[in-house]
Amino acid sequence: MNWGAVVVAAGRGTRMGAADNKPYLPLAGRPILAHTLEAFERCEAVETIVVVVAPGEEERARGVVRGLMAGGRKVRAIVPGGAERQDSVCAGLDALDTEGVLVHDAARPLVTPAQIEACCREAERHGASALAVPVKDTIKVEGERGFMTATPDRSTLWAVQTPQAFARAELIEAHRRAKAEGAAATDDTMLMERLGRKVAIVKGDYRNLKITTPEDLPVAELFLSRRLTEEAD
Ligand SMILES: Nc1ccn([C@@H]2O[C@H](COP(=O)(O)OP(=O)(O)OP(=O)(O)O)[C@@H](O)[C@H]2O)c(=O)n1
Ligand SMILES: C[C@](O)(CO)[C@H](O)COP(=O)(O)O
Repeated sequence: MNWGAVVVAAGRGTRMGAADNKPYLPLAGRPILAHTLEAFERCEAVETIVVVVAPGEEERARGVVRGLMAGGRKVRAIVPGGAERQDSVCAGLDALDTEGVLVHDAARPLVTPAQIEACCREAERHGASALAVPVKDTIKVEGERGFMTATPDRSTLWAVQTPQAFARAELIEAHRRAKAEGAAATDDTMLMERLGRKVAIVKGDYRNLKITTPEDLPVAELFLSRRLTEEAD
């Protein structure tokens, strides 16, 4: 199975509240998007990359790609995204032709080539896969507004991350069905679940955080500086 990646970077970063859009915020001296794309450039299992950006940010993203190792040779297209993440994923799928597709948040720059590879291998074995980490807090369900009314069994709870890996044709069908039925989804495994498909859990790393709110940036800086130190040793 040959693999391509859809890296979604077309959000508006509302919760970050920064002056600049999230993919271009500096992290260890480079844009967040550069770190994310570098991991896919370094993963041998990935043949090609499509970057989905906010409309009007295409040229800016091209500048980031030019600064990558080997000039971003795997990046085959930079396309405009849509209003929702789901729309952006669809825009990326339209630009890919590989059998397998990995969908990854540009806002998760600490993913590693080994984690990406593991998602490919598990999806080849089981049809679909996604990185996830066991939940550490006790999770509550809000019933009456402002009150906790139920507690899911924590041993069954996982915080799903990205990349999420699928057969491209199946993911396209899952998005088509969701669109036809008006189903919203905050990630792509939800769409597979709607079709009754199993998604293999690939145990990930708590450091593969999604940079969402301001306090996530210094945490990511720390993780990255430690990784660079370890690599230098
Ligand atoms: N319409 C959208 C919404 C989100 N994303 C991407 O999906 C990933 C996860 O989304 P999130 O972390 O929520 O980013 P934003 O949508 O930018 O943040 P916010 O929800 O705070 O506006 C990000 O890489 C984001 O760029 C996207 O490509 N298109
Ligand atoms: C896809 C995701 O990162 C899985 O945890 C998450 O659902 C993205 O949510 P967001 O609100 O679009 O950041």
